[in-house]
Amino acid sequence: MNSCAILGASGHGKVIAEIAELNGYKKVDFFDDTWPELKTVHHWLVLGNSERLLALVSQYDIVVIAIGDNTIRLKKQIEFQAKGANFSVLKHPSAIVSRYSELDVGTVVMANAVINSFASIGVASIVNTSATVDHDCKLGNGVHISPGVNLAGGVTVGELSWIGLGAQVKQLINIGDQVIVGAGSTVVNDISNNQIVIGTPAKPLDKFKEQTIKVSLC
Ligand SMILES: CC(=O)SCCNC(=O)CCNC(=O)[C@H](O)C(C)(C)COP(=O)(O)OP(=O)(O)OC[C@H]1O[C@@H](n2cnc3c(N)ncnc32)[C@H](O)[C@@H]1OP(=O)(O)O
Repeated sequence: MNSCAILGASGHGKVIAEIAELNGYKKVDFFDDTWPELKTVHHWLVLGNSERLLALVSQYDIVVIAIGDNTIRLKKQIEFQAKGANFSVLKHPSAIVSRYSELDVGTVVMANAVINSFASIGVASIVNTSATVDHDCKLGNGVHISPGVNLAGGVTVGELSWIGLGAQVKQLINIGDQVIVGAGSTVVNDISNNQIVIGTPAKPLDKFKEQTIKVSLC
């Protein structure tokens, strides 16, 4: 366990770079497609773009895709896996991850997150700072659980869904694929695929806008 390549030299990438160091990776290098002029991020080198990483992939013990957009992150991971890149699970040492949980490769777990017994999480997902994923939750591929989110027991979160900062989800709720739950929302009903929901209780964004207009006209 020596070298780690991170695709995405963003703030998210920096957090992952530090977690890689804390897990004993001695060589941590960045690659990035957005800022070609970038040569360093703090003390880490930026060695090129994704094409360059593809050429060097066999030299790294693991690759992490540090891209916030769920769809792009999952797509890039699949692309890199097909070219022989190794992916692993990276956990901040302060995270509490049950021995009875299952986390798939490319998933990262940030500081103070808690993942309880028999929870499962797919590939290329993010459990961000101080989020809790309680017992028996089932999270799909390319999911992002933002900082401070609490998922109660037995919650399902579908592929590519994003649960926003500080949201709460009641036990046994099913959240579909490609759903966005707005920051601070409380989800108490199931949510079907491709919805954006906000508020307490969480409602679809368009409906929320209509209600706001109605109230302001009174
Ligand atoms: C380490 C990290 O930084 S991880 C990143 C964590 N970040 C997050 O979790 C952010 C999550 N994103 C959100 O909550 C966003 O506001 C979204 C995705 C729900 C909506 O974004 P947009 O589609 O751009 O909506 P927009 O900003 O135009 O807002 C539309 C309306 O909904 C309201 N609104 C937006 N988000 C919320 C929310 N979370 N709760 C309540 N109301 C909201 C807005 O005030 C606005 O109301 P108005 O039309 O009366 O002015």
